[in-house]
Amino acid sequence: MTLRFSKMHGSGNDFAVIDSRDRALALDPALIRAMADRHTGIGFDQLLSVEPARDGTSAFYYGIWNSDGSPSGQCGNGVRCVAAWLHRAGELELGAAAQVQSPSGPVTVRLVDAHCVTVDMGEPVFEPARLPFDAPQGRDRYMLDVDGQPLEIGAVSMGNPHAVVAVGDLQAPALERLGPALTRHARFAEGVNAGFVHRLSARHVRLRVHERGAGWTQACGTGACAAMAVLRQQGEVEACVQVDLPGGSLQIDWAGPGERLWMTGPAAFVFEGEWLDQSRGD
Ligand SMILES: N[C@H](CCC[C@H](N)C(=O)O)C(=O)O
Repeated sequence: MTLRFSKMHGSGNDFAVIDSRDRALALDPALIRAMADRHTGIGFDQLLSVEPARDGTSAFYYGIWNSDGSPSGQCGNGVRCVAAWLHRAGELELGAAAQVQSPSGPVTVRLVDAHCVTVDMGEPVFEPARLPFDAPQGRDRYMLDVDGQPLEIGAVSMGNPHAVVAVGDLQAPALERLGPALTRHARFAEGVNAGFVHRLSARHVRLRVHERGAGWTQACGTGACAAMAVLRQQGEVEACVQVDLPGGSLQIDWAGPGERLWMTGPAAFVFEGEWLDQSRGD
């Protein structure tokens, strides 16, 4: 089977984008894992497919799979790359806005220029049951035992689940253990993306994310949104925050509960390729 793809990244979080506008693809988890392998495959954090819209109002639908083959409901860096991909495919003009349907619902993208995209990510959802997270309602922080260590977390969905931990040192060796342990914590029935955030000021934070289904990544767009939303709900940051991740910076704007959250950041093409996995036949 041969598959053409665009290799892209958003702040170092990398993707293979597949054009499924004209034909449905049979993407089983084993094939996705093989394609994601950084030695014998293409290598990526997530696979994204661009498909016809399913909701009757969006311009397109886009599918999201992590490198371990698991699906996700949203991908912040990925939807910016899909917007840039649509522009390059002649489907979206510079400066224009378009509604793109994700597995967790529609988001609206706007091309600031060919390599910078603003996304209306919708409203952060703090209700634990909607993550899902086994926890009581109406709190803005929770105590969790993570690998024998008590951790205070915030929890929010951006269409995918996030746990956010405030730390003073993003290089602390313990994070290498706590990231994976939090991601698979039993109180998150579908797993969780584990963000560790260092607040530098009310308008500037640093973040590392151990992603569900992909591990530590250079950047996590929904993770940046989640970290800002949790800190804003806790009264720790203002409405406009710069989030520095290992692979680059994102601008997150959220006025507060009842308002929509906006993310602005880069989208880059790296190369075009063709997957030639002969073991799967043509
Ligand atoms: N690992 C995430 C999906 C990718 C999110 C991330 N790459 C982003 O940019 O938001 C999950 O399983 O929910």
